[in-house]
Amino acid sequence: MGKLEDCIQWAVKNGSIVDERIHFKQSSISGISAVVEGILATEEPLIQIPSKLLITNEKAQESFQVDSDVIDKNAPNALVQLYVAKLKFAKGMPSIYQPYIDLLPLKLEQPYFWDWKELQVIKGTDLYLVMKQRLPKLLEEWTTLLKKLSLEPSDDLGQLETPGLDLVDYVARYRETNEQLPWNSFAAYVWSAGIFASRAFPKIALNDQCLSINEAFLYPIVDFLNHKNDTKVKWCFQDGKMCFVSKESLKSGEELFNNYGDKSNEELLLNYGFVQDNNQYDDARLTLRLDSQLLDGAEQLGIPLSQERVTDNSVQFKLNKKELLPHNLVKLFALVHKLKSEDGINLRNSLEGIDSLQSILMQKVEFFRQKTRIDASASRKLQILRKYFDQQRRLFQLSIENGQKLQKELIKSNSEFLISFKTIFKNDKQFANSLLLTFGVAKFEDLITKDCMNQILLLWIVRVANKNEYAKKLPFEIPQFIYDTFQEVSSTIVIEKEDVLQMMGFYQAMFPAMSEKIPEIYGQGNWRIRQFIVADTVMDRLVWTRKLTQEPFFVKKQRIAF
Ligand SMILES: C[S@@+](CC[C@H](N)C(=O)[O-])C[C@H]1O[C@@H](n2cnc3c(N)ncnc32)[C@H](O)[C@@H]1O
Repeated sequence: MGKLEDCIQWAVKNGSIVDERIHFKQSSISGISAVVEGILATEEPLIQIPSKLLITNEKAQESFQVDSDVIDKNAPNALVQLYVAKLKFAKGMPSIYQPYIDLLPLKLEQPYFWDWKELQVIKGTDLYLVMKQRLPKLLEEWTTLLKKLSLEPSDDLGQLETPGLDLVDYVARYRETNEQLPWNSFAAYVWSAGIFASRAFPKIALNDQCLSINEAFLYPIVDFLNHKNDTKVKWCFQDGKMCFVSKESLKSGEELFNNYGDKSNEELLLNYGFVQDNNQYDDARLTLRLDSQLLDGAEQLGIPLSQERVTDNSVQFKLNKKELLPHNLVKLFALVHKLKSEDGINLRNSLEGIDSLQSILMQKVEFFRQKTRIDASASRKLQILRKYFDQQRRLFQLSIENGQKLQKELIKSNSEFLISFKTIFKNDKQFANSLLLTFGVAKFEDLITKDCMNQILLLWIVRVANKNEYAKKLPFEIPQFIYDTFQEVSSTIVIEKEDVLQMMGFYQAMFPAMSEKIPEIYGQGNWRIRQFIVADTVMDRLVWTRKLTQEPFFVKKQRIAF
């Protein structure tokens, strides 16, 4: 008889009830799973396990002969994890749980248990960073607990606590060099923590006298069930037994699943070592390092960041299918692009912010695209990892598409506050024709390909400033805000020598030649260099160039609400 059958028999002999229609099987590739003979959705428990077979803190306390004071509320599973490490690795430690403990896999699927070589693939990713951040916490809770229990670790603590030591590497190498892990080694504790991460149940399902919401226990047999998103299940304690109820209707031969919760692929990968295709609970993290003063000031401008702030100068946003582009993220990017002359988040800086956010998201897409190019043919773990990277790429791609949609909507719903230079170019035929001679520009697209957009915008802004000077009224409506902004800048600007020097090259290339060649435009009104320096500032304040099309828009200073 195999170990799996042994274990089921052990459970039944000890008072468990396992519905006869459930069959457990084991394969070397996918581990243990359960299939059914056909079950209709029911409130009747399919599996019932008596208290005595559950591995809890109380059992650990009994074994170590300590009371609950030894358990730190911030590490509520440390004692029971140490106990499970002892059950698995200590020599001569037979226990009632033996058939179950024997079945707990030594080699877990989570990246913490990958070979040192496999780990190299995730170095440099957020995933590795999270792993690296978690291990010191495990080390701390383990060493504290050993001290409280007056137990000696088998590791050299001096080495383990070396500042800067990469604990992920340390544990991987320790496992590779010690075939039999001592139960009091850090690697054994990390294994046990991995067991808890991938198969423990919340203690609150058993009783409400929990030390913390995170306290957990091992629930033999039910923990042989794999996970599927949205499976309807119930865990409850009745008549001295922990009961598993599935509310799914299953056909013969179908797998009986449990539900580990609505988890992102990163959580699934780090805690369980697999990912779900098209996981609707997936998310992607975007960590941004920004000026701390800007972050401090964000709140006053209606961007509360208490959830997202991770350090003084960095924030972290989660993008998921429900919220592909959090409003606060969009607003924060608007703030990054707010000019001194602007007093808050408005249409222009929002549009520009979305553009720069898109650039960052595109880098993310490219990063994950590169990552999916790993050769995963030889390794199941790498295939899972590639799937994870691909789903990350997709989420960022969806975010980009969402940003484009948002930008389009903003342009459409605020059409009265902005005007595209393409429209201006079409309307102001006299001006457009004048460019042929000097710039060789015949159509709007040439402005982009010939890289002369800025110079032409400057000319047009000065034309607007001169609109009342032309003998003939211009035959199209010029948005008043462009003219008004010019007047405002002109009356307040302080012109430095550098500004003149900077503008000189362009100005001398154009004037006085243009005034002579095309006097009907450039020979009326004021075309002196000062006008162009003012126009340059007007351009900074009003013009937003849409990244996707390189098309400039004049945007009125307009507050917007998302
Ligand atoms: C609670 S155990 C389930 C029983 C497990 N198959 C075993 O062999 O013991 C959790 C582990 O099962 C595997 N698992 C669970 N659900 C899975 C799924 N949907 N796809 C792939 N692996 C899964 C993962 O290795 C995970 O760490």
